[in-house]
Amino acid sequence: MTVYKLTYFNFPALAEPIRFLLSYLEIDFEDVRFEGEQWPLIKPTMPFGRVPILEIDGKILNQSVAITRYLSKKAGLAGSDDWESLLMDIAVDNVNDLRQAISLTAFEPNEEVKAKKYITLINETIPLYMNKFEKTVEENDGYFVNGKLSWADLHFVAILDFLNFMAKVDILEGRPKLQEHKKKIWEIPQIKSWIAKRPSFAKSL
Ligand SMILES: N[C@@H](CCC(=O)N[C@@H](CS)C(=O)NCC(=O)O)C(=O)O
Repeated sequence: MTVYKLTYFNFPALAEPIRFLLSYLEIDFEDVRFEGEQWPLIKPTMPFGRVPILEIDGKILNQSVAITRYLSKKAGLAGSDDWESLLMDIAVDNVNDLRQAISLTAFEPNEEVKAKKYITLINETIPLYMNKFEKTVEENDGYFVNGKLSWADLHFVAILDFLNFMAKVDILEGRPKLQEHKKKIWEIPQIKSWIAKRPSFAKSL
């Protein structure tokens, strides 16, 4: 039997799309989590000094999006042709661009700069991306691409908690199509059971 071992910090963020895909596939995996204090010791043991990593039968893999895409192919969630796969890749990259903008603000060390960035984030960046996502889901029968479930949907919903946490607002507020979308993804039986058993996430930034 293939052995899967995921290593990441004790929070959702970049590992959660991988956890969603493994759960969707009903693959048992070892969910190795560590606290921030342990990181300096772990970092030098990672291929590029970063996490998440997924080990498959001892083979160490990094890059969360590449791993999620690989798993989505196994799950039949990666697109039925090159064009559809491209649209899914684009959707995932757009979500990741938003994630990057939010995290550059959340982790800005200079408080004055951070306050300025936060205003732009809340008034411009989040509305720009989220309004587009809302429209995309409305135009695609409740999904990100071509009216059918794909890894773009799982990726977005998996990373959403962390986006809200970093942005300190509910980015779905006032966006009913995306709220329905999240509900629908959470109702997928394998995702529902993962959410029921995963460690709770309540920290402050
Ligand atoms: N492109 C990589 C980025 C990995 C990454 O930035 N990981 C962060 C945690 S979210 C990390 O390991 N930070 C600790 C560090 O760089 O020391 C991926 O998607 O896997």
